[in-house]
Amino acid sequence: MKYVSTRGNAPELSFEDVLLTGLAADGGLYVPKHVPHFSLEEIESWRDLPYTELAHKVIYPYVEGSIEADALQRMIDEAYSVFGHSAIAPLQQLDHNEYVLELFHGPTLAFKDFALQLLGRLLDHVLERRNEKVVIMGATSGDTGSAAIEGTKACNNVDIFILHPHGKVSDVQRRQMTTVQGDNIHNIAIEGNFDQAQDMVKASFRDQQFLQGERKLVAVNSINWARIMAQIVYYFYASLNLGGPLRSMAFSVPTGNFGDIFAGYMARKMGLPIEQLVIATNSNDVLHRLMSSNLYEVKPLQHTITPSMDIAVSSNFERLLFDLYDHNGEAMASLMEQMNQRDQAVELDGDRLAKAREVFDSYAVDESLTVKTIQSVFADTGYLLDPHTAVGVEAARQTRRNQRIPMITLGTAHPVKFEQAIQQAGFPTPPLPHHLADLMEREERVTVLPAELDTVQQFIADTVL
Ligand SMILES: Cc1ncc(COP(=O)(O)O)c(C=O)c1O
Ligand SMILES: N[C@@H](CCOP(=O)(O)O)C(=O)O
Repeated sequence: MKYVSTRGNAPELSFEDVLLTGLAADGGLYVPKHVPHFSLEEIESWRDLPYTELAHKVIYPYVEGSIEADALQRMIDEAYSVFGHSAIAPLQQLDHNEYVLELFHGPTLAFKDFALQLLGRLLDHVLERRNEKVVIMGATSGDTGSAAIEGTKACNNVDIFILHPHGKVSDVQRRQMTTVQGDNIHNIAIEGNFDQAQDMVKASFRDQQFLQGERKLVAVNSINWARIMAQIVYYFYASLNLGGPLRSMAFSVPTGNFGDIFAGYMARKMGLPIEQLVIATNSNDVLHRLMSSNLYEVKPLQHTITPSMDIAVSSNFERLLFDLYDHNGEAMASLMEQMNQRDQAVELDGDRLAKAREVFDSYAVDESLTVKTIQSVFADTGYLLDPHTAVGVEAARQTRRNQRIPMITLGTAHPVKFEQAIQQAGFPTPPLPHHLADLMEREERVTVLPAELDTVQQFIADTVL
């Protein structure tokens, strides 16, 4: 498999090189040159496969030429052996044809574990083979950080730096990052918001001179294609468990950086019948406003009870646009230049937006509706939603096109991570699972820094070199 940049002006890379890259040299994101496509018969033949074997079927075409088939299966088996539910991604029924796909049974209790447990192993495999050391740099609004640390902490060949917005992640989220001990793990609390942290990460990928040529930067955010690739699998898994591919499905996805829902779009392109994809946002609703009124206008970031979705600029939307603009890198480079200005509203070509609307709907759920959804779902079913998942469930209910096909909301995190929202809804926070039982007593290690690129880069360079 070869990968190309969404902006059309960077070298084609193999999977191995894409894994070890962040942004493409032209500032774009890497996407597969050809999307593997499966017939309904072939997908149907996977119906009874356990999650790990299904994952191999879906992922192997993306890594072919870089990772051997048996090594991939071994890494997949190891990655999902640390999950706390033997189905890996179980479905919970809320109502007739309405489900939550529980993606929070991994070690850090959020969907990020699906990709980052595998990504850590892939990195280790490739870096050992090449005898190279790298520096991981990532930005988190709460969940990517801990999953990345958990997934890579055992890799001998990485130093990992995670930037989170100081005071704007939940206590459990922060502690899941800052209490992991290891000389190669570095947490930086930025005096700013997630977008500033993400901008610093992207700027560092564009110009890596601050590392003085000693080491390369590697991304753990969903700008790294390997993240998206691993997240495609659970769309197939959920569908196959509910009668797909012989019937179509709808998915509602709590959305921030647009990585998770883009994985659903990829599953559809690979042949999985998906009739509707719902972009569920909190009040940081730039994508909902774009989908409903064709105006892309970035507004100041709001801090909400769904902190992981407190994102104003959704990186992976570029990957969708690349597809909507017929893989025209030149058109994309100019469109992205306009969109990245951030102080002006941008309109998309009407036909391209209409194409997106064939499959995507969107809805923005504010804090009070999020709390009400947690309460009403609990009253009806006894099931406690995390606030991000509640945003997904509510958006699904508001936008549903067809009651006869299953609507599956991605359950992106466990409620125990979000004490504030759960308490606002009037519930006691559930107990932490056994492996995190003493989380609140563990020693924390974190460095608070101003949101200044030079200061952050200097800190990283001084720590690594
Ligand atoms: C719990 C939770 N829900 C939803 C999201 C949004 O996912 P994405 O950024 O892939 O759109 C995130 C963060 O990414 C998250 O941590
Ligand atoms: N919501 C994320 C933000 C980063 O998104 P990513 O999927 O690009 O890593 C988080 O919780 O950190």
